[in-house]
Amino acid sequence: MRLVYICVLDLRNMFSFDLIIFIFPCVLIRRIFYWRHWFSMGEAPAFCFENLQNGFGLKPKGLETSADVGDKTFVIGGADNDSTSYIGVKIYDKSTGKWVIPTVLGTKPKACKGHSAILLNEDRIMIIIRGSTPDDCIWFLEVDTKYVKEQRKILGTEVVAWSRGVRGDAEKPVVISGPSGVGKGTLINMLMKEFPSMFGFSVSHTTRAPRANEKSGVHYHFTDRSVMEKDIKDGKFLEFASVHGNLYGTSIEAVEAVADSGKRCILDIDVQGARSVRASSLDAIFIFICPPTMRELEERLRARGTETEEQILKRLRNAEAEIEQGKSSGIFDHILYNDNLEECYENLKELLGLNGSAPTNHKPSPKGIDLPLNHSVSKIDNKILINCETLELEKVSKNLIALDVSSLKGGAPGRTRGLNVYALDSFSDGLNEKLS
Ligand SMILES: Nc1nc2c(ncn2[C@@H]2O[C@H](COP(=O)(O)OP(=O)(O)O)[C@@H](O)[C@H]2O)c(=O)[nH]1
Ligand SMILES: Nc1ncnc2c1ncn2[C@@H]1O[C@H](COP(=O)(O)OP(=O)(O)O)[C@@H](O)[C@H]1O
Repeated sequence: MRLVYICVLDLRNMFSFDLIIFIFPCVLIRRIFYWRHWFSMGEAPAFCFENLQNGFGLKPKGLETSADVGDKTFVIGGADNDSTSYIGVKIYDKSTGKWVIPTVLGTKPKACKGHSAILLNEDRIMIIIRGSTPDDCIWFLEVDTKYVKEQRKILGTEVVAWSRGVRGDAEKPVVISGPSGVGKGTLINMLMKEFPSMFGFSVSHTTRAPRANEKSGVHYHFTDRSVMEKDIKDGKFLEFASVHGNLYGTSIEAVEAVADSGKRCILDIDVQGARSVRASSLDAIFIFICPPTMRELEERLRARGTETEEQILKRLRNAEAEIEQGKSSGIFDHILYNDNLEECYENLKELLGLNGSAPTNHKPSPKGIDLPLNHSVSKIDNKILINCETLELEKVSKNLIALDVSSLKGGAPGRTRGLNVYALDSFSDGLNEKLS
């Protein structure tokens, strides 16, 4: 941090003794300031930033940007503690005078050639990354959103959370829960087969062993418990739960990759997972599938022939509690009984607005934003203006891109959606819109 001495004294009229009296405390204060950093962070403060609360600027590598929210200054840039490959975040708490390294949730943006930062609504900082690909240039660092506040309470540490900015909107994901053997997988397969371009399956991670017909990466990502636990700690999961003695979880990427491809995401998760998703920033439809009777459920589980006797008994024991919670917890928007399979499937389609015929116009996958290396950023109300300069055939061409951030949706630890992008002629033309 650069300590700026604002000296309003007229030095020409000062006696040399006065000068010493003034300079000595300044030097002392400056030294104490640095020593305090060394003590609180265990290292010399090897960074430098400017307060960009109201201004913007591209930072060369090694420099950082900052934004003040209440008593905290969020310093963004350089490398984080454990790796040099991602943009790091540090917090200076003005009330205690201490530096804090927060728990960082969500997928982090890769280290870059520089970035601009702008504070939005006192709860998130928008980062525009220089020299990045069109899909990867807008990021959001949530510093005081509902999600961050909740995580701060759960983890008992300072928390920030990243999400990647995405143009346009995504269709609401569909969360399907129900006891083992009720027919969730069967119904989902029917949906995916009839509407292959419309739905995509969120491939969960699990520590359970694969069944004979299951492929890793298709049915599940089969993984070791230690690896999965580390990934959970690193904030890579939207939700996770221990089910029938194994760990299951939905990674953020599993859901977002489906949405990025322009498809509607289907999640097959248990009731605990559904509860976590309900509490997250993911706006989804929640459907619980019930068996007609416990006896029928048992018969289906046995007929499937994928579990041992011991596992079947465990699943049946858990089913009673799951059905009770599914019906009474208030998590689910709809409850479907899977007695006759065809009837249940028709009811499911009706809930999803697919009454019989296959709609052909699914949403195209969102486009990125092509930003040249050289650009400057400013903000007017809910519009972020990016002034771009490109050199073509020795001629400098300038154009202006506006990002409308008035209707952002979703957010960390997934994607921040609802970014609207416009290309504009110039400031003086009254922001003439060329394309959207
Ligand atoms: N919370 C959570 N539950 C999951 C996830 N993936 C699967 N499950 C649930 O884990 C339970 C067991 O799944 P599985 O082992 O495939 O057995 P099956 O339901 O009998 O086919 C089911 O209730 C699934 O819905 C996940 O990512 N998160
Ligand atoms: N309505 C139904 N009537 C009879 N059998 C069914 C019905 N729905 C599913 N099944 C069968 O029950 C078994 C369990 O279904 P599955 O989709 O694997 O359940 P889940 O994914 O909920 O564990 C499968 O063998 C499936 O063919």
